[in-house]
Amino acid sequence: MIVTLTANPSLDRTVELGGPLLRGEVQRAVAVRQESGGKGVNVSRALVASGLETVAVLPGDPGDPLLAGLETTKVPFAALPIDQTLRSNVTLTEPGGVTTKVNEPGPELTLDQQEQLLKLLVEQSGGASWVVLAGSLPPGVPASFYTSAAERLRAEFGPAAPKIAVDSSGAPLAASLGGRPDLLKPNADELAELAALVGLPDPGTPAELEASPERAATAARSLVDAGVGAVLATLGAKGAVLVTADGAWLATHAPIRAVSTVGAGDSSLAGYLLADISGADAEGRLRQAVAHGAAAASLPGSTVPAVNQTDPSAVTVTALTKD
Ligand SMILES: O=P(O)(O)OC[C@@]1(O)O[C@H](CO)[C@@H](O)[C@@H]1O
Repeated sequence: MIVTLTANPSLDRTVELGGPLLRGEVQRAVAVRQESGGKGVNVSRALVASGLETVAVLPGDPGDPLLAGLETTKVPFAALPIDQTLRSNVTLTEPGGVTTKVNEPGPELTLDQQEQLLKLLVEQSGGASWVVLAGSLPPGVPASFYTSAAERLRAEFGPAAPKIAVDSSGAPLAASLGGRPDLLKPNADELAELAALVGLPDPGTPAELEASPERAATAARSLVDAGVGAVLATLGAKGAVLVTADGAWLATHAPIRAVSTVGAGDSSLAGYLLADISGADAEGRLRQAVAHGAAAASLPGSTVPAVNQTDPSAVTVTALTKD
């Protein structure tokens, strides 16, 4: 059983344009789709698609369109009523796969609601193998929220506590290091930003990290040395790097036709967890993560793949040596 916490879920609206995005112009959409999203929600959706047991913990009122979407797609959830509508994020997709995303800040959560959300998370997490703490934090929530969640889970369950995965960005991602997560899943942007925020040696720009997986592995290794269990750094079309205390690996996927990269990182994380709970070793976990990410990028909108839509045989995994 894998529990996800999405403190700031979003109804993802994907607007497909027939041509390039023209700033300042009126353009007609070719198609529109709507999916219940947010990073942890996407991980749960991907796990459900592969028949795994999961529950998505999130704020949301009965009848909110996002929760209605989860009911329709049979994604189990536990929602904390907040008396506010959840946010909508908009993605504009152009032919050729370029996507532009606008994310709203989301509804503010009071201190009491934050406390209730943590309680709900702990209630849902008994017997879970992993808890995924994912996405941005809504207004009013301190950057330390994910650290508090990790501490509460460990205090409640002791040695039987679930492993903690964090997939966030900016200050909440940096603060989460204090909770010694078992897994971090940054992309190149998030890894570069994290390095600057916590004072790691400059790993270079996100583009340089994607171009040089060794750079990404070096930054990830510093995080593992600082107490993080493992770092899965996703590098877009360049694949992903996994660093643990035992080694570092790069995985690349045969070229695909990218349709929408939204949710590809979340799918990678789901693939990693799915492989982990089926007992795969580090290379196997990385292989499935990249297979899941590539499959998600070839699907429209925030659509997440099932394991049988992925092709692990198209992934090449190589060990990276320490520099
Ligand atoms: O604003 P955040 O919380 O950082 O990211 C939210 C979001 O962009 O992440 C998912 C894709 O990873 C989408 O479903 C969702 O719209």
